[in-house]
Amino acid sequence: MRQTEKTCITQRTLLSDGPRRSAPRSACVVVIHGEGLGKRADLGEAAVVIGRSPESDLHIPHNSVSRWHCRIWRDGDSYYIADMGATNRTRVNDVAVTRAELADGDHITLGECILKFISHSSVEARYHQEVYQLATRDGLTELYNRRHFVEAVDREIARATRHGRPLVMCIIDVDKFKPVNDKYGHIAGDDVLRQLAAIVRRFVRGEDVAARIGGEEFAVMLPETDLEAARAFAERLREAVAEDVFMVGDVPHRMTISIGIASLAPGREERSPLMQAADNALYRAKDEGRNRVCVEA
Ligand SMILES: Nc1nc2c(ncn2[C@@H]2O[C@H](COP(=O)(O)OP(=O)(O)OP(=O)(O)O)[C@@H](O)[C@H]2O)c(=O)[nH]1
Repeated sequence: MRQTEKTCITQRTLLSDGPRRSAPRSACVVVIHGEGLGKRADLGEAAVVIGRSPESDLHIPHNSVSRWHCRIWRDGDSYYIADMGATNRTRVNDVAVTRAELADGDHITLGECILKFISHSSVEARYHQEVYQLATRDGLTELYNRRHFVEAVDREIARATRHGRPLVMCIIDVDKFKPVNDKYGHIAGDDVLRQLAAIVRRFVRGEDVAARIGGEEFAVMLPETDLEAARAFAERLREAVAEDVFMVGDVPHRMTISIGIASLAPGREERSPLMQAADNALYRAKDEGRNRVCVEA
């Protein structure tokens, strides 16, 4: 391998494409304080709307941010911001604005969140993006971490309850993982977890949230999904894992998973009882022989 290429690769981290990623050319806004730290929206031809509404282009789910808080757009070489009638008026460099031209480095305050307008520095934008990745992802599998998952679940439960929409929690546990670790070592065990996460990632849709919530425990939250569809999802995932060949060190290995499922229902309209119900189903799946999906009625 050529030396230059080698150097590049050593600078890449698990969570970042490092210096090889092409630099974003357009201006952008990045959350630098508060909810959504590190989230970025590129400012291209179309205007970007920022707000608490999930339909906004840059979604900041915090109570101090209005559903449709402000709008940023480009006109020629200039960028402008306009408040959209937010309860906490949009502030630029601490001055409340109705409409203003933005300059590189301006701080935009929306409620308790602060964004930075970056007109050209792609390095800085990438830095913020990386901070966001580090704060929300599990370093081993690159699925979401437990902290982000918990926040996402609380948010989605509130939304599902408000609109009377279904939501399902799946908790996934690797079967007989301890013997793999004991026989082949922790590093080989980590490889299994990474391969498993890759399969989970293949099966989740855009609005689902998949996370590693414990050592060898994963969870997937399925918004807008009823129990039957969730069971079908879990069965497909279980089968895919059982059919895959896992490389444990150099040794091909079969692995299986058990899955517990519970839906949002009376008595479990909050995260704790919902996860407890999915956990109960998971333990039943283990008790009944593993490599199976159980549903908490
Ligand atoms: N390699 C690796 N192993 C982990 C990690 N976190 C937890 N473990 C291991 O996961 C294993 C979990 O084993 P147990 O909970 O006893 O269960 P099991 O052998 O999977 O058996 P069942 O769940 O009953 O099917 C233990 O050996 C832990 O050390 C991790 O991050 N990496």
